[in-house]
Amino acid sequence: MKFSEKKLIIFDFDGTLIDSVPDLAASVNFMLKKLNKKLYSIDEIREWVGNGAQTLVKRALTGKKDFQEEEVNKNLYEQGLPIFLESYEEKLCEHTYLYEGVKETLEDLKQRGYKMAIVTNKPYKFILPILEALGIEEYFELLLGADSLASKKPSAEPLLHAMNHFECNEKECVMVGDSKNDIIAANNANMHSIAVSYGYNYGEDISVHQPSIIIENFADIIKHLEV
Ligand SMILES: O=C(O)COP(=O)(O)O
Ligand SMILES: [Mg+2]
Repeated sequence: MKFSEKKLIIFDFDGTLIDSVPDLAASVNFMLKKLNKKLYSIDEIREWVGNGAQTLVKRALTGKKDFQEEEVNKNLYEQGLPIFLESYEEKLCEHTYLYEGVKETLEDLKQRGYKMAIVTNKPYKFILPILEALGIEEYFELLLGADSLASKKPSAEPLLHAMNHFECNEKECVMVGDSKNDIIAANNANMHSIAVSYGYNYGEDISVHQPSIIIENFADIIKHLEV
């Protein structure tokens, strides 16, 4: 495994760069309250984040991570999704913060000449306002959300799009993420992956999905890239 040839680092967003669950959970519960549905704790909602806003709303309405599509009340979903999205747009960065070492490490990686992109399953329109609020927008030359392309992670499409955008090959790219979607997308794109152990991943240990490397602190990325 050679990480010294990496040129492009593709970052996941939620659970990797930022802990956004406090704001996501507040908006989920705001929606559930409006719909007279049962509310959930932050710890429960954390395990539902990772497949984008639509799936998060469906999980909240069914109270299940692994719901069947026919269990979703279509009427409540159609009412609930815009309530959730509007609420989240207002809250975006009230209680969302960068994980330890993120800003310093991004600055270091920039100085070392790495190209950096974000590929998230969040709706595209939320990415830049959050980056700006947290003061890290300058580090990323490409931002892709769940709705930017035809498919989202675990599809390889957004990763390959980023690779082509920066005119790199698979060996020159690495995906850094917290969830199995990030690892599977990297595998599908034939890229290495670095998993952070502190993120969400549906409450499961990320090692099950066999990323190329697992790190406990964001700053550890550098020591793996420079070997
Ligand atoms: O489901 C989400 O909104 C989170 O997406 P991300 O972990 O791909 O950033
Ligand atoms: Mg994530």
